Amino acid sequence: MTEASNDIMLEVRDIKRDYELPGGLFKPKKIVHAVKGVSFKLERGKTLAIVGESGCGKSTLARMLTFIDEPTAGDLIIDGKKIDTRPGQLTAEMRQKVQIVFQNPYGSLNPRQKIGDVLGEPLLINTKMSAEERRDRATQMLVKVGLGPEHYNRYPHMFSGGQRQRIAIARALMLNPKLLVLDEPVSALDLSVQAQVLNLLADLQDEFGLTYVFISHDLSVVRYIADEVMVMYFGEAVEYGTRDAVFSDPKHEYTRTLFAATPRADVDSIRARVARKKAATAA
Ligand SMILES: Nc1ncnc2c1ncn2[C@@H]1O[C@H](COP(=O)(O)OP(=O)(O)OP(=O)(O)O)[C@@H](O)[C@H]1O
Repeated sequence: MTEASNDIMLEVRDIKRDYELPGGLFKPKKIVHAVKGVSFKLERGKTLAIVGESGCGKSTLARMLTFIDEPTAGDLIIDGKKIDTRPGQLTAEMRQKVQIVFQNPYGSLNPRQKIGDVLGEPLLINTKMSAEERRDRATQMLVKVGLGPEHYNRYPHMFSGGQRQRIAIARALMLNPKLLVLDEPVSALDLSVQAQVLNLLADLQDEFGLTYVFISHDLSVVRYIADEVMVMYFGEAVEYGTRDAVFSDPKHEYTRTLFAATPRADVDSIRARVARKKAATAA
C-alpha cells in the first residue's frame, strides 16, 4: 500500500511501546511506557538524530524501527509501504531494506567467524549468489569501509574497536539497505576514531543515498551528523526540528538543560577534527 510521498523514506505515526513488568505475590504488575507516541517523517538521504539521556526510550524506538520489537500502537511506513509489524508478517524485502548497527563493536561480531564469513552470511541467507560472487562482494565492501582484501580471512580479535565498527557497518550494508539505524555507533570509540567513523558514515550516505536514524546521547556528534534532531525525554519527543533550529533555539526546558550540560569545547573539537581529517583525505 503506497502511503507516503516518494521523498519520504521513513514515516512514524504516533508509535508507542509498553513493557509489562510481572508482579509478585503482593506486588501488582507494572506497565512501563517506554515510548509514548512519537511521530516524524524523514526524507531519503537525510539523517535524523535522536538524542536523550539513558532510559528515555531511544533504543526502544530503534528496536521498533528495525522490527526487533513490535510497537504496542502506531504506524511505521517505510519506503512508501505501511509495515505489518505482527510477528511473521514482515517480508524479506522489507527486512533487507532496514539494517541496524549497534554501539558495541566488540559484542556484535562472532569471535569464531572470519570477517569474510561475517560479511558473506547475509548474502548466503538472503540471495542465490555463488561463493565466488559472495567473496567478491565482501571484498569490495571491505574496501568501501576503509579496510582491505587482506582482512577477509582475519578474525574479529585481530581488529581495533574502530575497525570492528567498520566491519559492523560493512555487514549492515551487504544487502543494499536503504535505511540504517545507528544505535550509538561511535560512543565506545576514542574521539579521533569517532571522527573517522563519522566521516565514513557521511561518505557512505552520499555514495549509497542512505537514510540514517542516528541514536546518540552525545550532542557534539549529533551536531556534526544530523540534518534533523529529535530530543526524547521520558518516552516523548519534546523537541523536533532541523538541526540548526533545535541547536539555536531549543524550545523545551529539558533541551536547554541538556545543551547547557555539554561544554561547547566538545562540539568544536570534534568538528575541527572531522574538518582536519576531511582536508587530509582530500589532499
Ligand atoms: N525489555 C524491556 N522490558 C521492560 N522494560 C524495558 C525493556 N526495554 C526497555 N525498558 C524500559 O523502557 C525505558 C526506555 O528504555 P530504552 O532502553 O529504550 O532507553 P534508552 O534511552 O535507549 O536508554 P539507554 O541509552 O540506557 O539504552 C526504560 O525505563 C527501560 O527500563
